[in-house]
Amino acid sequence: MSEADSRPPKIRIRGLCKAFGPKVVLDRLDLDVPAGRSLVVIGGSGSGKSVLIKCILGLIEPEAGTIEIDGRNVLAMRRAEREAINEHIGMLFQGGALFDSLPVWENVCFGLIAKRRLKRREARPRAIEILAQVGLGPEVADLSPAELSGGMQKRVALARAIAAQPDIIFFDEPTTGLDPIMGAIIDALIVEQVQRLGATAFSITHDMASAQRIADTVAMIHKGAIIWTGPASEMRHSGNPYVDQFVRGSTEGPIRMEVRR
Ligand SMILES: Nc1ncnc2c1ncn2[C@@H]1O[C@H](COP(=O)(O)OP(=O)(O)OP(=O)(O)O)[C@@H](O)[C@H]1O
Repeated sequence: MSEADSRPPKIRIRGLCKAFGPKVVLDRLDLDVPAGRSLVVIGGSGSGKSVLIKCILGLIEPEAGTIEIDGRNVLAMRRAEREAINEHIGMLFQGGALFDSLPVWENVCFGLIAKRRLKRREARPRAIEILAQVGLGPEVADLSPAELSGGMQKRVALARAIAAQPDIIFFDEPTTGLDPIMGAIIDALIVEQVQRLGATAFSITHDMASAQRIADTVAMIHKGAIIWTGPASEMRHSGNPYVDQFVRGSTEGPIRMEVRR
């Protein structure tokens, strides 16, 4: 058993419920995110992956359940306590979510300037150091994100996600919109940076090749609950008909039958 396996989970979710009107999105969801490991949640469109991340980040309030981070239920915390926890969390949003009105260096250090009061004159050289960690040179620092390719924008978004040296990082479909080679490059960078920081990674993706590359553990969400969890190496032969169908991208199987009804 490795050291990581003997540690309590970094994030422990129990009985999480969220509905929008009559639509139940999370249905008594239980999930452990092992400390210092990389968990990838897979699942179909509309299965509740983004809502789950938003609940953990405190952007959506669930109706029931607990979310413990380092053993403390964040749902019961006051706003200031919750914000203090979020300062140790990095996030790579789907599509990058960079501000085109700010140069790249300011995007990278946005959180450090706003929350950690890093001075602007110190932020620019700091941003250049962080950009180097994701393979971007100093010439990129003063460009607008709009001037960069999709792959470079992802690198900048990754630089921003790691800038505050977070101990948990969320990746929301990190390879969406990238060609397969650039997707593999971004995945390798994610793995490298998560390991360098010793962080816990929580990702959601539709991209099975990406899941295989970045995950230690894979969890499948279906109809608002986790229906399978296992090592990434077992994802392609889980023996679970839902996982098998999803991984193969097959139109035949239990998921289709439910859609048909
Ligand atoms: N703010 C909201 N108000 C109403 N319904 C919402 C809201 N946010 C999400 N939903 C609904 O919750 C369900 C789950 O959405 P979610 O975005 O979590 O899916 P997902 O698994 O991330 O899908 P995808 O892979 O397509 O991004 C969807 O039916 C969606 O329409």
